[in-house]
Amino acid sequence: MTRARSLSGTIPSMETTHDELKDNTIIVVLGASGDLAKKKTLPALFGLYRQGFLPRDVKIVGYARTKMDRDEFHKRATSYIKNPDNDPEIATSIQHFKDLSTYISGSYEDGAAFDTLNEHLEEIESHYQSKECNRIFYFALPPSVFVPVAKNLKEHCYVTKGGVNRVIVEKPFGKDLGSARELLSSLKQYWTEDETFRIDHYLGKEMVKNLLVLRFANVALGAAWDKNSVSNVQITFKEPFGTEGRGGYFDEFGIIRDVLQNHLLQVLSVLAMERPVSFAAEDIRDEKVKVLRCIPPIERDDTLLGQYVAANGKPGYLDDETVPPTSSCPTFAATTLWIHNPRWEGVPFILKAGKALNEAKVEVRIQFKDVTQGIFKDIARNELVIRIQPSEAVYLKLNAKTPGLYTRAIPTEMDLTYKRRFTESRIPEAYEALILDALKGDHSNFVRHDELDVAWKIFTPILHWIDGQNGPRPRPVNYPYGSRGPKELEAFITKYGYKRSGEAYAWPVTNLASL
Ligand SMILES: NC(=O)C1=CN([C@@H]2O[C@H](COP(=O)(O)OP(=O)(O)OC[C@H]3O[C@@H](n4cnc5c(N)ncnc54)[C@H](OP(=O)(O)O)[C@@H]3O)[C@@H](O)[C@H]2O)C=CC1
Ligand SMILES: O=C1O[C@H](COP(=O)(O)O)[C@@H](O)[C@H](O)[C@H]1O
Repeated sequence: MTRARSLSGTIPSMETTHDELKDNTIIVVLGASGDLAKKKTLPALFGLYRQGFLPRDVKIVGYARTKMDRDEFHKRATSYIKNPDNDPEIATSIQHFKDLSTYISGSYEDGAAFDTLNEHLEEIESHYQSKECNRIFYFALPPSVFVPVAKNLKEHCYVTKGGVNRVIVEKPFGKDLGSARELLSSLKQYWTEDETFRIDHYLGKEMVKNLLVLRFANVALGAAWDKNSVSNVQITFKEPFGTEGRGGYFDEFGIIRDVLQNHLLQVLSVLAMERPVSFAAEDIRDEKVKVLRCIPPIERDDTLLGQYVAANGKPGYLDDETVPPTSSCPTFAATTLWIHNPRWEGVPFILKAGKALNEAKVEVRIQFKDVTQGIFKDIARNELVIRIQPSEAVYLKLNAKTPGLYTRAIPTEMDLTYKRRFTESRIPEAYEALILDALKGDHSNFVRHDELDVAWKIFTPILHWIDGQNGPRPRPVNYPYGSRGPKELEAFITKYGYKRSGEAYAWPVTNLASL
């Protein structure tokens, strides 16, 4: 049994009930032939293996319908592992990683296929020292097969001889409140909440995890973290590419389901929640649910929808052959959420996300209120910016005296850019951090069932409106591929009190491309 530790390393009285898996463990990746497995799951497993974080004698088993031999699976499984300089040490680790990985092909619906998988797992386990073996099942699968796979695993591959069974499930968890509840209750027939780890990979990102520390380990920041000091908050996700190749999938979901309802809302909940009693998973998740429950469903007037059109030699969303030619699916959305609690009443939280924009960037921008007028006039506002990616950073925009023999305030910043400050540290991939948490049985960075429920309550009415369930579908405004988004965006954020810094502000030299 592991104990919950405080971040300073001392052990508080609170105990978790979970077992850290240290040996006799098989990790089964279902959907191992797919995109997520190839690009994220298997490279993350390799990263953990190389750093010595996987259980001793761990074995990895890929499972999918595609027929392929072990060599072909190894080729796919390692195709996204980077070794640009052909480092022999990394090459040896890759070979060892291949040696511990096998592949079984079979259907998702057929119980007999899972019996075959189970025989393979038992054969591996027959070489383990102990009878108590652990199995982790990672669903890198489309949601259409979540339920049959959950059922077949429980009925055919569940270890009952004292070991631990866990499932790691990827989003999307439903399309609205009703479908999410249906999916959750179907999965619950087979797997308990304790055995289930619902991934939102943003919770594994270093700077999202950092939010808890920044807030609660710094009196100076904690003191200004409320409606008395904060004017508005923006949480922004920008991608410089469109839905190329994924248009068919994307059109069914749209940007709100793809990014806002999960990733950005998770960031908001960590940013806005009250201080948890401890870092134990349920204490953190209790606070997240509490703050989310204070948010009413999003209003149409608090929403701006966009869709990219061809520009700069790049195709528009509707030019994608897999997208219906008249689709009104939003590829950009800005929505404003309000938190009705004593800390945040009246502070707008603006969530913005878009595909095919001018840059790749995810950041949180907390803009503080104006200083009292009198000795200063039209002075820039303070802003605390937490850049989640790329080039992780925290910087505080503040006013300082211009150096020299006269007194004038100039906007500048205190800049904590990770690559400069923590030169020796490697920032883990989000999936590495989360898979390791699942091995430890730590649910803190996974989505609890009631969190999901309340997240869908906030977004479902606006999604039904966009889907045309209660009338005509709203038409998103156009924005050119490679632009900053719809031209209406500036007025939208200004409406909620955001004020741009004056001309005098020079962005930190470390801001982006220089690193
Ligand atoms: N790709 C990504 O970057 C991300 C993906 N996700 C989520 O992860 C999950 C997997 O994503 P991804 O790997 O991209 O998906 P894929 O479409 O690549 O599907 C994964 C595997 O599932 C099987 N599969 C595909 N379609 C079907 C179908 N209709 N019925 C049965 N099996 C099917 C295929 O394997 P086979 O035919 O061999 O059985 C495929 O290789 C999804 O829930 C996705 O939303 C979440 C975040 C990011
Ligand atoms: O879940 C998703 O996230 C990715 C963005 O993830 P990131 O770690 O690269 O920021 C997004 O591209 C994709 O559309 C969405 O489904």
